[in-house]
Amino acid sequence: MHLVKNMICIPIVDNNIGTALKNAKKALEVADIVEFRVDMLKEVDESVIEEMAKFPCIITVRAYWEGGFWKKSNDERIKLIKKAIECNAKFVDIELREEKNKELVKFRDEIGSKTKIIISYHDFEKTPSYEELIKIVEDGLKIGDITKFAVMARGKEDVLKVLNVINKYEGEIIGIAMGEEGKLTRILGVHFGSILTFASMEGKASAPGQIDVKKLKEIWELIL
Ligand SMILES: O=C1C[C@@](O)(C(=O)O)C[C@@H](O)[C@@H]1O
Repeated sequence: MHLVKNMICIPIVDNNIGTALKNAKKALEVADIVEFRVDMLKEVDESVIEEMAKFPCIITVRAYWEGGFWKKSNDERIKLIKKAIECNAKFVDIELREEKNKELVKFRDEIGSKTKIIISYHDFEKTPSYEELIKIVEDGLKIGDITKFAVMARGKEDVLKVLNVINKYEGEIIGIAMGEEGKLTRILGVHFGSILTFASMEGKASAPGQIDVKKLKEIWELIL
């Protein structure tokens, strides 16, 4: 997949599929890719996934135990992600902690899907040590194509830690320090090697610290 430089991803957080698809079209007027947060939809089935996969997107069905809203069966969740892979969605996101993540990569390889698999890790309380972050990234890259981590920044040291890790894994990472303290990583992360950054649209964010897409572009105009 051709990745544009400084790619912006807007999460689609609507709970109704019609609105989600409408907002995805709108988001793609100002961003490169959208993330469908399927776990936030009231109802979803494989036909919905098929529609989503037609967009340049990440399909995420975030488990509740990783900060998401999916509380139905995990088998159903894995089935939906497999459908996304069958439909050649540009990316799917699966957690490092999900025991079936390797099964999804094997499935992708067996059917010859073009989907890139993001292995993600979240910590909504703190930023792990530099060494722990390196292990998270290394473990993720042993399984999938891209490692993503989103951890809560509690100060400037956390921002430096995250940017240093991003810089070490340029092109195969999405590194985010969440929260007000972590905003600099959402601005500078792509400069140090993240393949994309998440930005909000019309005040709808999927995580703390996301910057409005229009403001982010203005900042990038000035500094990147
Ligand atoms: O993992 C991530 C990153 C994120 O948590 C963020 O901090 O922007 C937003 C989520 O929607 C996405 O799945």
